[in-house]
Amino acid sequence: MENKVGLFYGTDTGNTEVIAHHLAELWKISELELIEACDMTAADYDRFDIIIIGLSTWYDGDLQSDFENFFEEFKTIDFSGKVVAMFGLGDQTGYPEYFVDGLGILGEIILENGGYIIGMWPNEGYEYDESKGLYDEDHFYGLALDFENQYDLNEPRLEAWIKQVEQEIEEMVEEA
Ligand SMILES: Cc1cc2nc3c(=O)[nH]c(=O)nc-3n(C[C@H](O)[C@H](O)[C@H](O)COP(=O)(O)O)c2cc1C
Repeated sequence: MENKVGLFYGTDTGNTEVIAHHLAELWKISELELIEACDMTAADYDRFDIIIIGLSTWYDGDLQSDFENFFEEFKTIDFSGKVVAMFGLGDQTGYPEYFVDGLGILGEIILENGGYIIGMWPNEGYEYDESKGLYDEDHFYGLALDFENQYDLNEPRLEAWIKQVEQEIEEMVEEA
């Protein structure tokens, strides 16, 4: 695949950054550019047809701070023709009513603005009460990772998710 992928990530204490860098190492099918959310502009989103977004959720269902500050601009981005995959970090035990809400807050906008989301992830194996991160009854908008309670599952989940996303992209390229 020739298209470069843009990976936008927002982190407050570094956890999402660790995952973003690990993802970049494991990513095989194309070049990938990492962009930290504190540096991003709406124009950066225009540069990529395939986008990965990683963010954590904070303070009872709020976006990670850089995405929070950028949210009004995020709502103006035209995602039509773009393919987006997301991963979200959260704490299902500490914040069971807001687990990975950030995934859904951004996911809704991406869909409203014409984007196509891949990499939706089954919600099996997590224990929480409510989540805006759910796309439907059984799936999050993207990969959900929990450093606080399921740290050991990060690696296998990330590897499986990358495989899923790469496969979905390759199938789209073949069909095009
Ligand atoms: C004060 C505080 C509030 C948090 N609020 C939420 C929340 O509402 N929902 C959630 O899923 N996780 C919540 N978390 C957990 C963080 O999302 C989690 O620690 C994540 O790994 C942080 O990633 P980062 O270092 O990339 O920002 C909260 C953590 C703290 C310390």
